Amino acid sequence: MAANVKYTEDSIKSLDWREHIRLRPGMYIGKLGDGSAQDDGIYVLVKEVIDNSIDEHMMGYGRTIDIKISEHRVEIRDYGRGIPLGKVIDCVSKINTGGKYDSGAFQKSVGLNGVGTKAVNALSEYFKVQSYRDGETKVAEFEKGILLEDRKVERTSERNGTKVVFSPDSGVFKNYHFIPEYLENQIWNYAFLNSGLTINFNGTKYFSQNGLLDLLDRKVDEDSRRYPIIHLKGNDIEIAITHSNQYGEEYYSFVNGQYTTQGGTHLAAFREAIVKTVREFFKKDYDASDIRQSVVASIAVRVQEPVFESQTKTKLGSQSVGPDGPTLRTFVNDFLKNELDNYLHKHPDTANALLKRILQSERERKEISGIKKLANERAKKANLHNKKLRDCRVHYDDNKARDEDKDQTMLFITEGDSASGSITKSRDVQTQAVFSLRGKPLNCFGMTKKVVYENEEFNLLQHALNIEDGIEGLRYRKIVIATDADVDGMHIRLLIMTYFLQFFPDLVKNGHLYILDTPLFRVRNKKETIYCYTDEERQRAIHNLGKSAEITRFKGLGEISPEEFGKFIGDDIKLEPIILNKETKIADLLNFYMGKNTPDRQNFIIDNLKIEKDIVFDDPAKKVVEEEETEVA
Ligand SMILES: Nc1ncnc2c1ncn2[C@@H]1O[C@H](COP(=O)(O)OP(=O)(O)OP(=O)(O)O)[C@@H](O)[C@H]1O
Repeated sequence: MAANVKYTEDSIKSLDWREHIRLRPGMYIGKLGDGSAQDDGIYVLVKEVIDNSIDEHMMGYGRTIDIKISEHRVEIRDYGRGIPLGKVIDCVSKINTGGKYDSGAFQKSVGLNGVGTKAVNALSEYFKVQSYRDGETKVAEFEKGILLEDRKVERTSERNGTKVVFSPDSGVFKNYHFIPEYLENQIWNYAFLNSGLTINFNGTKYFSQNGLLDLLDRKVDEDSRRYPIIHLKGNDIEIAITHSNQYGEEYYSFVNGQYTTQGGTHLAAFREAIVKTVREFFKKDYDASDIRQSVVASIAVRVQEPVFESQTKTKLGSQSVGPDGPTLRTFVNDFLKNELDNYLHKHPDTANALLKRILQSERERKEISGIKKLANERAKKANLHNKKLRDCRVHYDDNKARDEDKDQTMLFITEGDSASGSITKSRDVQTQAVFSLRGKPLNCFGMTKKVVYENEEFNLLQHALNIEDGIEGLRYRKIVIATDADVDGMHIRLLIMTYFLQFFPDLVKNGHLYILDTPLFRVRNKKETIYCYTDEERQRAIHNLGKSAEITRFKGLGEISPEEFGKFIGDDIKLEPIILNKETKIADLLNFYMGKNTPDRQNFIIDNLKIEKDIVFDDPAKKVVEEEETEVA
């Protein structure tokens, strides 16, 4: 039935650039998010500005970039040529304005649309650009894209270059915060892809002499490398490879300096080419999965006018390296066939170590093949009516679904009937699924992959996620551990993390694992309700709402009513990502927390022991309502 709305001249609107960006920010910078995911929009804002400084560097101007990022403010200063003073305002506030359209030098850049800084400007509550050129400088300041101040050109003694300062609009990026580890990763990637460039980030120098070799050096600790990192460089292609002791495959792929978190045609070509080259080198048809098991590799290519599968540019779709160039598949394959083959001939120790790793993977695969077959049959049967899984409608690996919906998909892993009941009732069935565990999962520390098949819950979980043979087919963007905030809940959380870190580290490293933060207290009076995640927040809330406030302590997820729970997994969801930083070695980490009891761990526990005090209230007459929410059976 047609809606009864008149279609007249008044219905036709033209938006100016600023309005359009603010109306459809996702089109320009991807996910809005609060900064808890590596690809959230606030990091894209940072990237858009740094990319321009990098472009100057690549053209041969400026060897240093200074970056300062605090909670809500970003400052980026480069020492390039500086935007021509008369065009400073246009460059940041007039759509499709830029100096890169007909320059051959930028052919292999990620975007030449002349939108980057305009998007940042329109989506910032404060934006300032300053250009320095030959003793003169020009400043312009904006608020949400509206020019506040257009200052006259002045004399300066500062070096040539451009400075951009901005604060993301907190009305667009709700509750955002920059996560330092994400910024560090992002900035390291710039350093790795631009050897010779120095980035000063919040007082620390980021510099890489050896590109992708340094990247792998940062990602895999030395003791677990099976052979020294192989580093191969060619025209418009660079590759670094090693094998480790961990399960799964781990890749870092780049196109024209852009980190393609979801891979794409270049990565697919690499995975195929490494198998082919290795088989030819050893003259034996090893199983592809045995060759790739435990590989950690990075590939960076430059292609002309890259095509991406999603607008966030995280997955390459280009079939060829340029309009007249070979296909990416041929390009990558030819390169590896020559260079890797050559390298292995010259380094027999590496070749031997590689062979050993492949044979070990083959052996391990064969050892579990019997149980695997049985377990898969069981899982298939169970999946038809998997009692543990309450699935959602959209999936992350569904090519037909909208990007926004796919990005929203998440699987909550919960324990116990009441918690999973609460989540199941209040979730968004479109994108949120629930997997419920019965009791504590097994501590799988130190076990082999066999246990993932033998243990029914582990097996059903890997099938629910569809990660048995790698994470390409992962069915949810986020895997969210949702356990009670008590000692048992923490223990379960550690046990689930151990499962992922031990058997699916690539999933963790790719930023898919999260913890759900739920409030510990509710403080309310007749007019207002405040949810508190910490004791400090509780005290502040009591202060604000006055003496008559009612205070409820949520002991477990199951005690929060579905109506209330809806908020905590909906608009107000708080997710804490599990991030592995440079210093974390998975093996050491698991050994310390999950391995045999050691004096070290005992001391750690004693040092960190906190005795939970009974909550003391200023007013003894105030009542605490505990476990009041019992609507969910
Ligand atoms: N740091 C800088 N140094 C020199 N010129 C710059 C700098 N930042 C921006 N510019 C100029 O401003 C123009 C507009 O930048 P903007 O980021 O909006 O678009 P773009 O880089 O051309 O394309 P894209 O949409 O891919 O980002 C650039 O083309 C360049 O001429």
